[in-house]
Amino acid sequence: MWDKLRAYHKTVADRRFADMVDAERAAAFATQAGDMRFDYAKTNIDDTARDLLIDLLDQADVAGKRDAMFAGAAINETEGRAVLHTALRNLDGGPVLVDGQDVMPAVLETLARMGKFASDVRDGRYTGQGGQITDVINIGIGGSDLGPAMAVKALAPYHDGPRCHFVSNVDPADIGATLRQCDPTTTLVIVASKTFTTIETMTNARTALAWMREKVTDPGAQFAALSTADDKTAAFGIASDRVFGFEDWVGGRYSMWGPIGLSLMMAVGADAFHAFLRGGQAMDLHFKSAAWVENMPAMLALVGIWHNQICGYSTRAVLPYDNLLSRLPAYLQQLEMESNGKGVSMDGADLAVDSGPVVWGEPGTNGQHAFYQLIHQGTRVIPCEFLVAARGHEDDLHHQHQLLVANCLAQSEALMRGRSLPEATAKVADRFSGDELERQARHRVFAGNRPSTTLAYPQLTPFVLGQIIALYEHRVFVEGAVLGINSYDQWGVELGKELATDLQPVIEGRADATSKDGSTAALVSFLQKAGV
Ligand SMILES: O=P(O)(O)OC[C@H]1O[C@H](O)[C@H](O)[C@@H](O)[C@@H]1O
Repeated sequence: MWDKLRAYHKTVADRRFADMVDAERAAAFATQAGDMRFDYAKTNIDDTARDLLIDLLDQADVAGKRDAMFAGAAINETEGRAVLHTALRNLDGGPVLVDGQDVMPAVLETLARMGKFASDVRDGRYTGQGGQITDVINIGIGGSDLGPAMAVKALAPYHDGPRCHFVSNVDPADIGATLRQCDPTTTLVIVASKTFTTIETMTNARTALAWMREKVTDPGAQFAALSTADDKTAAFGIASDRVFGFEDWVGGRYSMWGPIGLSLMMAVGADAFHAFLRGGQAMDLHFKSAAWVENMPAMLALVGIWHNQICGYSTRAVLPYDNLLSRLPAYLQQLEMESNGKGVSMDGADLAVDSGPVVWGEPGTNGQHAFYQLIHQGTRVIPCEFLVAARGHEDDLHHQHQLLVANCLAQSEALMRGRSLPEATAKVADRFSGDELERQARHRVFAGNRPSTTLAYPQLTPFVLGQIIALYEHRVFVEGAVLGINSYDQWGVELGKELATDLQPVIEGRADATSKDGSTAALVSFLQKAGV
């Protein structure tokens, strides 16, 4: 199948797809899920390419794998675990069995406990030593940080709870700056860690505990924990009624739907959090039931596979024309690159095709004034994924929102159309002539024919955010299933952690660097002389 796709791509690689984009194509190369529209008409995918891409889904039995995931099979084979973040948003769905046991009662009970705790904090029934909680600090990293941090920012218009801060980096600059903004007597610290062993999180948690101890007689009472490891949360001194547990079938980067979302719930309240879950659930239902050609996560994944594995474009820009989604690119970097950045397939063989792409991006219009130069005129083609809302939340400034939307659509149009040499020449003909005219015009040529997709939605509500995040999760699943990757482990993060543990005594001067390579030893020596 890959060979067929590559061979077909060769036959169409040089055509100008810009010339194909009429109303009929726009209708046929778009999918609708709820009230969201995903447009991929501005790509070089035609009916034949799409059929061949859909064949990949059948060849990889993506439908069977999808059903196995929702049914609680241990599809994370290297860790022997089910993959059931979908159960966390299965609000009124049926039972979900893991090893013959329905997990839904425990999921719903934890959700209800979270809701009660969040409303107690928000309404002042649970207080700090100094009174009503004014600040919540979520200490976590990776999946225990990026999801809630992204979502709290995204749902800022709905934020009516305590201020929320996110501390992730072991760099003391992160926690230092945060603690200086907070009063320990009215602060709740949430230690978010699936394993409760992550060195950055545990180090920051101890720092926060020491900070609170200076002003608060029972600092443990102003701590909550989100984890799968209740023995470790108890050892840290957090009472079980403020521990919100989840199971190992929730991957870290898929965990914001459950306890890891507690800070989001503190910010926006239980009702808005439930609406977020319902948005995710709506996307699950769509993913499970829509035919492939209408299936938004499947088509998003196939467009990505076309661009990365077939066309060879190795990066993808995510460009939300929605400032509230400014952390979405960072969130997606973990979701996509930690899930599908692997060189070995499920059976342990080398991957036959490239792994998932480099994902990067910034909100528009900011990026336009920074890196879009390269996207438009650089030598590499960078497929762009635009996101845009019909309406923002600043009703009085709707004209500004319209300008934002115009910019978003203008960028995808510009990428596709480009500007030819005659057009560029006409632009500057009044200022230059002869050789200089041609030279000046060439700098103003845009090759065009550069692919992009656009995800459009009415407004970034909690429900829509849930739809968007679940869309991307399922896209990662489909991509992983087609590539033959286990999207749910992350062995690639281990080696660096082990070496950091080895290096710590060297940096502290308790061990020497002689066992290290020359470059590392020289850097240690430089940093030691400079005061580390
Ligand atoms: O939630 P934790 O157990 O503290 O893990 C936090 C993060 O660290 C790990 O290194 C993984 O790469 C991530 O997938 C995970 O989200």
